[in-house]
Amino acid sequence: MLWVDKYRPKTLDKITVHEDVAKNLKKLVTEQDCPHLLFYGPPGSGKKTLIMAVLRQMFGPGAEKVKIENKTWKIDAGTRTIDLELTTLSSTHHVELNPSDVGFQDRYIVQEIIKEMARNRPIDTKGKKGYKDMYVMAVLVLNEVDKLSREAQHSLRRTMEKYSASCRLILCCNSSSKVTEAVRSRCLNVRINAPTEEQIMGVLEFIGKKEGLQLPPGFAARIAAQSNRSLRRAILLFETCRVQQYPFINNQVIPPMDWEQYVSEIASDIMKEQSPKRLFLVRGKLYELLINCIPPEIILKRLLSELLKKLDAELKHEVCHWAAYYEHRMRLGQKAIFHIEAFVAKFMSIYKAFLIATFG
Ligand SMILES: Nc1ncnc2c1ncn2[C@@H]1O[C@H](COP(=O)(O)OP(=O)(O)OP(=O)(O)O)[C@@H](O)[C@H]1O
Repeated sequence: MLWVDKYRPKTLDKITVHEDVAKNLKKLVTEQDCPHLLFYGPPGSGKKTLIMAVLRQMFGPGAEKVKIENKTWKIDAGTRTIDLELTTLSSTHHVELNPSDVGFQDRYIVQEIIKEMARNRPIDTKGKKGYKDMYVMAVLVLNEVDKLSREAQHSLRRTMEKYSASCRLILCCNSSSKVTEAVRSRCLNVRINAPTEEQIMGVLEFIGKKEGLQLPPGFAARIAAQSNRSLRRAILLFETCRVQQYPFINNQVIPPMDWEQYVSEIASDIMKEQSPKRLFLVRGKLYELLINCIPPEIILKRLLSELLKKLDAELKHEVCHWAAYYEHRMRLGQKAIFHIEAFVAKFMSIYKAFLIATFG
């Protein structure tokens, strides 16, 4: 098992990094009617860990016994029937899914699954259906709600209201600004900040101790500094270093992630030559990244930051503008590759025009 999974704290009591949030959540779940929750914060900050701990607090260890299912739904959309397929992760008490995976048909999934859960909601022995008894309540965890289409978010709001007596929603996303105000205002918003480098160092030292490793002075600090304040990234880097060389040495190189190196290469390719031939080569490399499940918006963001490092100050503003433009289009469209490639083509044209104007 990877360390990121092995050392994920399982209960709210064991959570150290977002201790105060965990404490408040525990109070909320045990003492009061838990509202719908919206967790938001940067990648690798610990949202999922907290959500899993909340579920465990609600339902006990049973919440961890999950099965993965590939479910299909037949949805009656007026004049036609739509077949939708999605992978869900479920225990007897909760269902977790990523509705944005079905693209623009995401709203049907949101409606259908909540209806289905409300219909099949468990009833306790006394026939109580109220939320007060947490154990008779079904919980639906929706990931990446910031990627849901507007229609899906509207439908989510309606469904949330209609079925709030029978099911609770836990929503998770990176950016709450991409979630409509109507959805946000119906949830308790829980911001999960990126952990500080000191907190990351604490987690790394804890893992090191558990694994019986000797860490050279400053080693955990160097990993934390390179982690971009992502706990997941820090733990993965730590494990990579362990595999590469142990005992650790003082100046051990902390390797960058493979995909990041690859994006950096793509940026160099773009800077060296701006031509249709080079664009074709870059397209192949972008496909390679997408095939390896690197999210397109992360590729675009990383590519932009690599290009900005190499770019003349004069062009930075314009390039950022176009990156934002294509990122927005990517959210509206279906095929991410078109939009990343369009950004590369735009960049090439801006940069080539700049070179010609400057050097003739
Ligand atoms: N409080 C914590 N204490 C120790 N380790 C933690 C804590 N929270 C998270 N981690 C570690 O960090 C890793 C990443 O956390 P998690 O998956 O919860 O992040 P996330 O915010 O959901 O990320 P993403 O948005 O990318 O899915 C976990 O696998 C776990 O090992």
